[in-house]
Amino acid sequence: MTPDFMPEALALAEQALTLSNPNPRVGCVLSDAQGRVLGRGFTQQAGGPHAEVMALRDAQAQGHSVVGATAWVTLEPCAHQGRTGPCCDALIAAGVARVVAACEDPNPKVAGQGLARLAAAGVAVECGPGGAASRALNIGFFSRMLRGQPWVRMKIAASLDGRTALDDGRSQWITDTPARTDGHAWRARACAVLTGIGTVLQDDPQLDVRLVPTTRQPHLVLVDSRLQLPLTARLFGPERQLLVYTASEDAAKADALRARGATVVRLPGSTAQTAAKVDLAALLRDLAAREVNEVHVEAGTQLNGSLLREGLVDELLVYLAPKLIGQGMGMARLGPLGDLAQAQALEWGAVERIGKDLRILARVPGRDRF
Ligand SMILES: NC(=O)C1=CN([C@@H]2O[C@H](COP(=O)(O)OP(=O)(O)OC[C@H]3O[C@@H](n4cnc5c(N)ncnc54)[C@H](OP(=O)(O)O)[C@@H]3O)[C@@H](O)[C@H]2O)C=CC1
Ligand SMILES: Nc1c(N[C@@H]2O[C@H](COP(=O)(O)O)[C@@H](O)[C@H]2O)[nH]c(=O)[nH]c1=O
Repeated sequence: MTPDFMPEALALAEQALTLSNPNPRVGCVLSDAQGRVLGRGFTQQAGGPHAEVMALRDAQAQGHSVVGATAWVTLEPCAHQGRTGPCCDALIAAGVARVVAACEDPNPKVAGQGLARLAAAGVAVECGPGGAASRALNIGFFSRMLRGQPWVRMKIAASLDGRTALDDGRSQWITDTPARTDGHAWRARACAVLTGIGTVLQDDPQLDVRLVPTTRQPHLVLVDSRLQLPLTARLFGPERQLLVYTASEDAAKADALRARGATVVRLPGSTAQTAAKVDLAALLRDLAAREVNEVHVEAGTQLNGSLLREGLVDELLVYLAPKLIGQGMGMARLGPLGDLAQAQALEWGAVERIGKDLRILARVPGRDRF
């Protein structure tokens, strides 16, 4: 029996974690009938080759023929001409005899087409092994394709008693260097980092990826209803796109921000009561239209509260420092609840010690079942 190379294909897909955005993270292994690996690949940066093409090139570079080979791919090979040519045509042309895909492409416009084209060309096709792991690795891509909105992960750094800043706004630093470095790794995998004007005015943060290596910087998204962003803010940078969402009609300020390289999008709420604030649900839909898969929120208590109250957060990434601050800002302004039964229920994910601090993942139940 041929060995199962899907675990290795999934490990390759993980190597595309911070590279392939907004394309899905995909890995591919080509094996022969004796169970030898002929080639390996994973998706490169957008516009670059997909995993299958990388694996075919790897096999060719090693002088291996792939006629009669099996391709283990963590997502259905594409049949469409996107930024690159169709991968299933490349596999067919190379003489691959069998394709094992972990799951179908979730893009409703193309789902199933790659597998159908392979089968029509006489390639044996299987779909399913490793599907759950592939979907988990690409949760943002699946969310964008199936819900029309990104996967929203809210990062919070807090003391054990849930404080995120002193009453006067000072918050640097609550968690230690290893936890902050880990936070940069989570920024790196996201397509966009989202923050609020309150945090920018208080911290003048950079919100980039600089404590871990990365090949690209996520976009930076600012919620700034009244266009208060100072033109001197450290958020402006040559290497990344800055998107400012506002409810303001101040054209002169918007032009000044555009002259500094920002994209300014006016998205006020649609009722008289909400017109002065950015419509956060519309903002997320707009980010999905801009091919944002995963959003990493790093905001203060007000914007965190609004996003949670509106049901727009899928996952929390909380770093807890072993200290007590007592008086100070909380994680999210939510209350007051009329009843405990109204509390936002969560499901625990992984808990890990990062240096002196704890990292806790928690999800809103049902959100990952698209
Ligand atoms: N420990 C941690 O993990 C973190 C701590 N912080 C700390 O948090 C503090 C800042 O908190 P905060 O002032 O709450 O800042 P936020 O980052 O939450 O920004 C709040 C501002 O966002 C704007 N906003 C626009 N639209 C909306 C909307 N629909 N809902 C809610 N807000 C909206 C509001 O201003 P407007 O309407 O005028 O545009 C509001 O004042 C700082 O002290 C900072 O250090 C910040 C990030 C992480
Ligand atoms: N205070 C606090 C955090 N705060 C977050 O980090 C932002 C600063 O990011 P940067 O300018 O890129 O270094 C700050 O504005 C806030 O969003 N993060 C943490 O991991 N631990 C902490 O204790």
